[in-house]
Amino acid sequence: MNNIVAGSGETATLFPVVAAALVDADGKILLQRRPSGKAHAGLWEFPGGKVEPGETPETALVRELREELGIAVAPDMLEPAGFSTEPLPGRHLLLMLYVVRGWRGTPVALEADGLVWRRPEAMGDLPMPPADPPLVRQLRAYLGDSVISDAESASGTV
Ligand SMILES: Nc1nc2c([nH]c(=O)n2[C@H]2C[C@H](O)[C@@H](COP(=O)(O)OP(=O)(O)OP(=O)(O)O)O2)c(=O)[nH]1
Repeated sequence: MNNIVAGSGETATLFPVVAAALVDADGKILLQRRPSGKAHAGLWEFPGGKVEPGETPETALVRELREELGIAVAPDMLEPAGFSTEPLPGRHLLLMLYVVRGWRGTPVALEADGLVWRRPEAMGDLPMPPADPPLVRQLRAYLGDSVISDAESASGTV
């Protein structure tokens, strides 16, 4: 189970991770800072974590958001919005991003080193793990980024 054939012909174990883009009333997204002692310590990430054996991605994300932020999210509030993959030593990360526009409670950093709310187009100055920039691009497209894309079109960069 979960063994995939990598491009080189070797096999790798799939490592499923779920993450959430919590969107506030101003269109800002919550990022958290990974604590010391974990991989990618000090980098900013979308809250979430590993899908444990026996969990669905949605069950895992509801659990992670409760454990990491102390908020309650109904599974039907999770909108699949993008994914990213990255080879890791001995396994292959599959990072699935959901947009969340409603929850109960106020997010608190129960496990992270800090929280910040940022619009997706302003995330570029925050260091993130290598699998995350594709997620940010997909998130911008998913949420619709008319102001920035108009500006980029006008300047000829799109
Ligand atoms: N939550 C999250 N994980 C990410 C992101 N980007 C990224 O590469 N990852 C990677 C880092 C880790 O290898 C993996 C998540 O593992 P984790 O250790 O944080 O998971 P967890 O919360 O279940 O942690 P644990 O305490 O059970 O070890 O996914 C992201 O934006 N959000």
